[in-house]
This record gives sequence, structure tokens and C-alpha cells, in this order.
Amino acid sequence: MARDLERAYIPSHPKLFYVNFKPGEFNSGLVARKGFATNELITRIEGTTRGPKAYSSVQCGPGEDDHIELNSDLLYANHSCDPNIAFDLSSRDPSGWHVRALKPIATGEELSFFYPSTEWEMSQPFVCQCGALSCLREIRGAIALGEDELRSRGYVNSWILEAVVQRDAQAARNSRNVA
Ligand SMILES: C[S@@+](CC[C@H](N)C(=O)[O-])C[C@H]1O[C@@H](n2cnc3c(N)ncnc32)[C@H](O)[C@@H]1O
Repeated sequence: MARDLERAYIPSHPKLFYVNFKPGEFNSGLVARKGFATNELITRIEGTTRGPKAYSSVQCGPGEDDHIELNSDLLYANHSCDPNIAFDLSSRDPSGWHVRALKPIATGEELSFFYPSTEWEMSQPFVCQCGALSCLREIRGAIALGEDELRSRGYVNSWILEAVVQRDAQAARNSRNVA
């Protein structure tokens, strides 16, 4: 399958990054074609379409229907527990959605973001192979994480933080009611 995709591949952002196709399912990744400085805008997130939640979609808000397909090489950005880019979709105006660097990135480095920073509950949870010292191992989405854990990964979209705060406040109310 990766072979067929590779044969038909037309880079969407040829000056910024490319897809490193690897054999097998879900093994490919996105690689920087140039260096980026911390906080540098890498690209705006444009040309997206709304769709159902899927392994390929990115959550763009708190609603059930707030999922987009990226329709570009950004699809191949893998998850890392120690990410070097952020998918920032917190703006109410989609023209403000963008990808930026969270740390200095060298040419040839893989670009990866922290999936729970956009996803409340992954459609396809997986065992993480990012290799980071701080690896969480099982990636299920923000639903499985505490606020501090989320905040420690560089960037979290606003509606994810709000959902975590609401969940924790509800849990605190419930435990007070039981006591
Ligand atoms: C949107 S795709 C990312 C591109 C994918 N690697 C590919 O080749 O199509 C998301 C899927 O990639 C895989 N993936 C992404 N990051 C991963 C990681 N850190 N460890 C293991 N699998 C990962 C998972 O199967 C996940 O459902």
C-alpha cells in the first residue's frame, strides 16, 4: 500500500517537508526539508475538508462533528510524546489554523506532534513507538491524561484543555457528593 501511495506521490509542500514512505501500514512519516526556529510558522493548515473522526482526521473543536481531513502531506505527521511541532487549531477562524515549530528543527528531522493536543479520544488508539524518555506508551487521546501531563507536552488546543478542566471539576463534585 505504501508503495502505491509512493508511486502516485505529489508533494503538497515541496519546499517545507516530504513524506518518508516506509513499507507496511502506518509506518511512514513527515520529514523537514529545511530548518525551522522555535515558534516559527511552518505552514498554515489550508485546503481541509470536514469528515467523520478517523485515523487520518484531526479534531478542530469541541463538537462531535469537529473533525477535518488535512488533504496534504501533513496527514503523515506522526505522534511523538516529545513533539517538535504543534498543530494549532484553537482559532475560531480557520484561516488562523497553522503548524509551528516547538523547538529548533534541523533539515532531515522527522516532524511530529502530540496527538492528544488535538484529539479527545482517538478513533484508533495505538502503542507509541516515538522512543522519547517521556513516552506515554498507549496513545488514546486527551481523555486518558491529566491536565499537567497534557500541559507538559509543549502545546494543547484550547478546547482540549477546557474539556479536561470540566472533566476534573465534575469528578471533584462527584467525589464530594459521595463523601
Ligand atoms: C495520521 S497517521 C500518521 C501517518 C502514518 N504513520 C502513516 O504511515 O500513514 C496516524 C497513524 O500513524 C501511526 N502512528 C503515528 N504516530 C505513531 C507513533 N508515535 N507510534 C506508533 N504509531 C504511530 C498510528 O497507527 C496512527 O493511527
